[in-house]
Amino acid sequence: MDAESGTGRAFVKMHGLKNHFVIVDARVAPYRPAAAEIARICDVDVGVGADQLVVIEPSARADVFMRLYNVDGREVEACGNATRCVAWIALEETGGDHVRIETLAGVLECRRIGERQVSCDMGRVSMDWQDVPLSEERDTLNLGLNVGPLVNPAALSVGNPHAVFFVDDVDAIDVAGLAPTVQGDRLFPHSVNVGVATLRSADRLQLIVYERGAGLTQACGTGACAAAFAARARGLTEATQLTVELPAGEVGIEIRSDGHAVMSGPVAYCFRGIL
Ligand SMILES: N[C@@H](CCC[C@H](N)C(=O)O)C(=O)O
Repeated sequence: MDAESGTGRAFVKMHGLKNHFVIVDARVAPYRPAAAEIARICDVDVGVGADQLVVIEPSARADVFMRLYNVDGREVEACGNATRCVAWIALEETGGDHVRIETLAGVLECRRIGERQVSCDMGRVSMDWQDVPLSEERDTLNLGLNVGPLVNPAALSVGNPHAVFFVDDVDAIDVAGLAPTVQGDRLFPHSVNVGVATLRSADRLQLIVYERGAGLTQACGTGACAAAFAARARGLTEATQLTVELPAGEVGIEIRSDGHAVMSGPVAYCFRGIL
C-alpha cells in the first residue's frame, strides 16, 4: 500500500457527539496523507466528510498511537472526541476495560464506563503561556484580548491551544463571525480553538467551540476540558465535576487535584467504507 495515498484503504466513520472522524487503521501499512488528500477526504461534497482525519498507528509506549489531522491538513496534538472513538475501537479489540493511547500530547489513559461510553484522562491542563503557546509572556487567566462582545479570555493548553471567553448568554453571540478574528491575533502563533461559554449553574456550562482548522463543530472534547478548567481557575465555580453542554449533547469533565482533566462521554459508529 502506498504510504502517501489513501485510495483503496478501509476506513470507519465515527462520531463523538456529532464531532465526526474518518478513522484509518495504518498499523500494518503506513499512511502519511498529504494536505490536499486530507481536505478531500474530510469534504462532505467530494469525500466522506469529517471534522478531522484520524490515523491509528502502532505505538511502542501504549496500545496504539493516534495521529490527528484537521480538515485543513494541519497535524494537531489532541482531540477529546476522537480519543474516545479510538479508545472504543481498542477496547473492542482487546475486550478489556482500559487502554492507553499515545498522541503528540502524551499517553492518555482511557476506560470503558458503559456501552459506547468512554472516560479519558486528557492529561494535565496548562495555563503556562509557553505551553499554549502564546507569542509573548501574558497572564493567561486574563489575556486582555477583546473582539466585540468577546472580552478577556483565558488561554490554556489541553495538549492543543484554547482561548475560552465567558459570556452571559452564549446563544446571543455570533461565534462563527467573531472567532476567526481571535484565531488570527498575533498572540496565537499556532492559531487557537475558540470557546465561548456560559455558566448555567455551579456545575453546568454551556459551550460553543469554533475549532482551529475545522470551524464550528457540534462538540469539542478538549474545548470542554479547557472551559471547565478555566471556570474553576477564574473562581466562577468550585465544582470539580462539571457537565458541559455542547450543541450536540453533554460531556462530563472532572478536574482532578493534580490538574488533569478527565472527560467522559459517548461514541458512535456511522459506517465503514473504502477510500
Ligand atoms: N474536536 C476536537 C479538537 C480537534 C483539534 C482542534 N481542531 C485543534 O486544532 O487543536 C476535540 O474534541 O477536542
